[in-house]
Amino acid sequence: MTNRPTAPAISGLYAITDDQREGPAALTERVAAALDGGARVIQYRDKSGDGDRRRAEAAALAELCRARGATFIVNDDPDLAAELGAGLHLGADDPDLAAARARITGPLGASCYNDPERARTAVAAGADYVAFGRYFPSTTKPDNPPADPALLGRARAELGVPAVAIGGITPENGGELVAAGADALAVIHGVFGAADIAAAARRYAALFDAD
Ligand SMILES: Cc1ncc(COP(=O)(O)OP(=O)(O)O)c(N)n1
Ligand SMILES: Cc1ncsc1CCOP(=O)(O)O
Ligand SMILES: [Mg+2]
Repeated sequence: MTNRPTAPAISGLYAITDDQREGPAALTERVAAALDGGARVIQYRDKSGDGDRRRAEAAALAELCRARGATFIVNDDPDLAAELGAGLHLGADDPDLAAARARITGPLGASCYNDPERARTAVAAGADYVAFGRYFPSTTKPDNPPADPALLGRARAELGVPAVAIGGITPENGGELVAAGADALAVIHGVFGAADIAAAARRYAALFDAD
């Protein structure tokens, strides 16, 4: 057993921060705009390796998400997630999921690419949600192989956890993934690369209104 509370739902627009080097204040402002537009989950994804910056930015976002009732998730870094009482997202090249589970009080997510067996193993190890993708060509991460939309509905039906779709998702193509069973759409460029972040987020959030 773990000491975690019931994990908040992973659903709707799941916005992931990009790597613009703007510092905590501007990043927080951009994430606030995504929340204004209806994002329900925020992931802090930063590959800089700058520990001070990462801690400052993530702490500011954790506080913002707490105040706004949104779920906050840290990418890759169990230490930072544990320190902040946040959720954590791990992929194939990241620290061990089962070991992280024992330390993380927020929701724990696993990248499963196009691999249903990986999803089964992740849930058995304690994952609260599974992510599949990429679904469409992604400029943020161009080399990932494509995933089958049928995996999304199967995750919920067979594993009983929310399924997150990721990769090149736009307001135009996201609806078909929601129809295929995605509980959440994870988006970087389509939200944080937009001139009007709140308006972009609103268009993704609307894909769940008709659901
Ligand atoms: C929600 C979500 N899904 C997938 C990923 C990708 O994780 P990973 O394969 O570990 O790659 P990086 O994002 O760490 O480059 C994710 N971050 N979030
Ligand atoms: C992190 C990640 N994992 C698979 S695709 C991807 C990038 C998603 O970014 P975008 O929404 O800009 O395609
Ligand atoms: Mg990772």
